Amino acid sequence: MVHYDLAIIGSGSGNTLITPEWDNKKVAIIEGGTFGGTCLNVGCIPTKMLVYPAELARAADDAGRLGVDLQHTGTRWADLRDRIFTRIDSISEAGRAYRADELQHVDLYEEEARFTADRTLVTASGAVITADQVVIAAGSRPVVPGIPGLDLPQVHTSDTVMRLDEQPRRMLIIGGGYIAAEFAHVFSALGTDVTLAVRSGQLLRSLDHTVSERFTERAQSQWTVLTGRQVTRVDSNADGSVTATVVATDGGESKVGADVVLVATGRTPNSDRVGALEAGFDLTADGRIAVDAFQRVTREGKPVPGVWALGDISSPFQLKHVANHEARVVSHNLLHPDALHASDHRYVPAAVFTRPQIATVGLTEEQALERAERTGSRVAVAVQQYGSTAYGWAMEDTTGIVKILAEEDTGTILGAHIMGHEASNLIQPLIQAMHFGLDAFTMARGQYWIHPALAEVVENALLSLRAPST
Ligand SMILES: Cc1cc2nc3c(=O)[nH]c(=O)nc-3n(C[C@H](O)[C@H](O)[C@H](O)COP(=O)(O)OP(=O)(O)OC[C@H]3O[C@@H](n4cnc5c(N)ncnc54)[C@H](O)[C@@H]3O)c2cc1C
Ligand SMILES: NC(=O)c1ccc[n+]([C@@H]2O[C@H](COP(=O)([O-])OP(=O)(O)OC[C@H]3O[C@@H](n4cnc5c(N)ncnc54)[C@H](O)[C@@H]3O)[C@@H](O)[C@H]2O)c1
Repeated sequence: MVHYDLAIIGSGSGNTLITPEWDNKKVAIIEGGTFGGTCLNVGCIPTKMLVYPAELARAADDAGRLGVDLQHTGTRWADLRDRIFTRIDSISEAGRAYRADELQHVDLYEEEARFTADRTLVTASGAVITADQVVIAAGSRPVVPGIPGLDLPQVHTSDTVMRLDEQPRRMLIIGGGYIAAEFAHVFSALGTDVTLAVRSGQLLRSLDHTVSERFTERAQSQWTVLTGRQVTRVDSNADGSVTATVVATDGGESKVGADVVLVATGRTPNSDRVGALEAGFDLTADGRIAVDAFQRVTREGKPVPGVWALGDISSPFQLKHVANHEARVVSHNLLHPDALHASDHRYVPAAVFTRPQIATVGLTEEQALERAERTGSRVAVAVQQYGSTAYGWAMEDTTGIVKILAEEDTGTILGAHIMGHEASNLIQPLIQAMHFGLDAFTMARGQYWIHPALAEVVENALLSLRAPST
């Protein structure tokens, strides 16, 4: 048995907890998978390193109507893939080596660990680790539904699809969420024939209805989108391809051929992999480890002394910037038990790097209307087309929108939803306004907006929320 001041399960966001304040203490970091976790190895970073070249390939589609003829003549998949993973794998390996070899006060355990008591862990090989404080940062993993054939080698999740030996000619994607939308864009732009099978009538259903509806239309114009369909089995063919059986809501059955199937049906927290239930920690209805506002793990609603959790294993938001925020909170709280910080989940933004790009923060229109009913207030809604601004004319944009929801009397911004070019950057001033309490009227009129930048579409949306009469 080895005792530590701090033990961390998971080397994704958990790795950032090893700050200089721990230099004279003993720290264990336990990683049962690839060092660096999801975002670095199989998540945000490699996907966005694929999205950027996909955007370049798609530029050929958009340029023609502006009078510039470009052609995407081919994709060198192996070069694309190797550029991304040569870089990522070396970052992961350097991080691993730093923890394993260079830091004298840190021990890296490269195996899984489970709780046997509140601050006691046992690793897969039987090593027993005790610690004054334990942080659970063990993340989440893809869910693969129990559909016959999803264990075939042609079937992938986001964990494996980016490292394919060859770019598939045809890809079937099951699911209509973030991962489906991003990979549909990437593979289609690079030249793969993409089909999505989605159970409901819409893609990205969790987003504001205007964005979800308009995005679904755009998706249908770019990819084959089978809405109201459920994949019921996948069979292997003699030529190495697969055939999926797809059943419509009305019972009609059809077949979809593909070289690769991507399952993008959500991610489940790794609570089971750390033995959270057996340890008696509270779990949420969707299987996350329950934490209080200070990221302390609870048992029957009360904090378990010295046990913390952060990121996908405990957060309702499976987003890296949220995991990073919670890691900063835990980092502070570990060292300042008498002055704890709470996590701030009021205005959590997200972006979907699909085509067109989407960004969102705050309430959807439905949620804002519910809130208005509760509080006796009124909601002002502005929907501004990119095409109504000078930069939108330059781009000849016909689909980009900025939608802003605000309280009618006060201008308090309740939510913002953007679909179009650089949505993830365009939304940042609105996130800032929400966090710092800047109302829509002051935000619109109290500063310069660069002309003729695309940000004018945000300015115009804010202006159309109506100003106070003074
Ligand atoms: C394809 C994809 C794209 C994404 N894109 C974005 C994006 O653009 N923007 C964004 O904000 N978010 C994105 N995300 C989400 C983001 O990657 C996650 O929210 C984030 O990485 C979670 O970090 P974490 O530290 O909680 O967990 P992780 O980074 O997953 O780290 C957990 C680690 O714990 C290890 N582990 C698990 N159980 C054990 C155990 N029992 N013992 C030891 N080790 C264990 C795992 O091997 C893993 O390495 C994406 C996710 C995916 C899958
Ligand atoms: N840009 C980003 O920030 C980004 C990118 C990728 C992933 N992520 C994170 O990772 C999470 C997981 O992504 P995801 O796309 O897998 O999940 P998701 O929750 O966004 O979407 C899951 C989709 O699968 C469908 N589905 C669920 N079960 C199904 C079944 N049995 N059969 C058919 N369809 C089914 C759902 O209806 C939904 O359309 C996201 O929620 C997000 O938090 C973030």
